Amino acid sequence: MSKAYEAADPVPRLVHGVVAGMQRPAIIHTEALSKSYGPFRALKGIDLDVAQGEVYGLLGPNGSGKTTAIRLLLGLIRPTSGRATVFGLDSWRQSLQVRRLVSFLPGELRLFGSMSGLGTLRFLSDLRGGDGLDRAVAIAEQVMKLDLRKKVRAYSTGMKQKLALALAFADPVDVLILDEPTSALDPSARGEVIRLVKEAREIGQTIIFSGHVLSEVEEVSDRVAILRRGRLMHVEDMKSRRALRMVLARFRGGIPADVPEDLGLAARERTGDVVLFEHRGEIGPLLSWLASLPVEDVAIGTEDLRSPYDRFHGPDMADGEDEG
Ligand SMILES: Nc1ncnc2c1ncn2[C@@H]1O[C@H](COP(=O)(O)OP(=O)(O)OP(=O)(O)O)[C@@H](O)[C@H]1O
Repeated sequence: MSKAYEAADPVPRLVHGVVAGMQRPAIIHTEALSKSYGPFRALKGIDLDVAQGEVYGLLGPNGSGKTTAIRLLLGLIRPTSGRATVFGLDSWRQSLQVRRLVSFLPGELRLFGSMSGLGTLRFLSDLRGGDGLDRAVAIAEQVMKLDLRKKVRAYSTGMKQKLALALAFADPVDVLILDEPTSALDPSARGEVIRLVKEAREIGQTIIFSGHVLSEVEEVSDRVAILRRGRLMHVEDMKSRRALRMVLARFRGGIPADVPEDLGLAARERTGDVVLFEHRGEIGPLLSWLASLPVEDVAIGTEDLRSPYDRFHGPDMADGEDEG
């Protein structure tokens, strides 16, 4: 790790704060980060902290500001107000230093059609000091099953994305920013990307994973930011979500008046004799409690990201209520 910049000037690793509950320093930090294009406000005062070693998902529909946020983090565009820092470096004023520390997979790829796959990997890897070339070739050939002798113009859209992914994952940097990394991929290649993200996390890389596919973002992320029309609406802690059980119980002869406090149960919805509970904690005491009651039916499961996502993007969310 970190070979790509060890030889260069030492990079200051300022710590802005500790992400709540994680006790790890935030290495990506934004404060009231905003971007306007003329009168149009593409990003509206985003505050976020991404902890070292965290996979941070960015979720939101088309046009919600994910790519704008990423471009601001990389210093590819200038904030209208607010700021972003990576390892304490200002993303706009110190953008070259920032980009040395970050491997970026753009959502829209522009590659040289006349180069072969191998030539492209060699060329782009050389620009970064050449450290990642062997690994990039290995990922491209062995994981992505690409024929690197072919010219890039003969690659399909998905093959081009695979080539760029091989480079992104091979780069020996601390931060990976992946903008819709699976958008053009078939299901098995998507699975490989998920596996590579998990592997990157295991070796300590910090990853921003922007996407539309809830199940993918859910599977890889430690936390997920939900964007809507340029605003950061909600940050979901996936560890806490994974520890959450949903319990749907139908009681015979009415729902129980009291729920023992130490069970970790909270009623979310009641309809007639049916209660939907949220449950956190040991399953044994919960099952014993249910067994002691006249329960007609019970279903225990988990809840995916769809529910928090729909709070901000579902059919009930009125248009225009968050304008301004
Ligand atoms: N250069 C630009 N000039 C004007 N408007 C822009 C420009 N770039 C982005 N926008 C607008 O900013 C908003 C946010 O765009 P952005 O690309 O960040 O969305 P996104 O969440 O990444 O969408 P997608 O999922 O479609 O990639 C959109 O309404 C877009 O039209």
